[in-house]
Amino acid sequence: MSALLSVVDVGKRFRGLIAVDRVSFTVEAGEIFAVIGPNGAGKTTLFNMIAGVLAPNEGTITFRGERISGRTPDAVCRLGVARTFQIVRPFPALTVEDNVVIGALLHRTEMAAARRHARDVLATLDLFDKRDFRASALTLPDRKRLELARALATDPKLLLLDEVMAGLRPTETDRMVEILRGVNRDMGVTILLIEHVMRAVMALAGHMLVLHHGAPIAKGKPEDVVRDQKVITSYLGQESI
Ligand SMILES: Nc1ncnc2c1ncn2[C@@H]1O[C@H](COP(=O)(O)OP(=O)(O)OP(=O)(O)O)[C@@H](O)[C@H]1O
Repeated sequence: MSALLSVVDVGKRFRGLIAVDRVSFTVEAGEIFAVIGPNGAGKTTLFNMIAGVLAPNEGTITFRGERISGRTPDAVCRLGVARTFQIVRPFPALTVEDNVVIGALLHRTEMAAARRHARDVLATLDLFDKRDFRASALTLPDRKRLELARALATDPKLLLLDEVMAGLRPTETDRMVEILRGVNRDMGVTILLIEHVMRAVMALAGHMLVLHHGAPIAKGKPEDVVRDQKVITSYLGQESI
């Protein structure tokens, strides 16, 4: 494996508040990497810097050897980084398929090719039968999968998932874990996820980083990180594993 994403000494301040404080980590090509931590720890701010929504105040972010920190979201997406949002945001009035076609058009100019690709992605995510539904008519688990389908349609090398398990029941969470394993294994997509549902994190992640008040307090394999006293005190004490 080789480094796909490299985050080095990255920091972000909002006026006086240090939201992300000198964070460094590497995501290897092909792995699933999780970022965890309590509310307000800086996880979404970190994602926003990787995705180009926010520019870091310090440090550098490199993707496939190219510096991406400070670039626009569109430029970062074109290089192969796609994301889902904590609050799912498909176009509600469009059909499921048309929502995914929009993603597919990033790297395709022909509508027929984009539609074919969109249908392949929908089939992979078990949404093919609902392709003609309006996005607004979907249940929450289906909307989460649609959000994932839209991101995957852009042919990412790296997928950023922001709390994709939030609001799902345990059986739906297990289904999403299986889907993400398939996306990682069969489509060769590297995954970086922010997640509070520890059962899903433990089932998926090969490595993880724990943030607390913006700073990294632990990094490594999940089975080691969850035994770290700092992590238990600052985060896991409040959560159920
Ligand atoms: N645009 C902004 N302006 C000012 N402060 C912000 C902004 N975005 C985030 N913050 C602050 O930065 C800190 C980190 O927030 P962030 O949303 O990154 O945390 P998080 O770990 O993603 O939390 P959660 O698990 O609740 O989503 C918080 O104190 C938050 O209030």
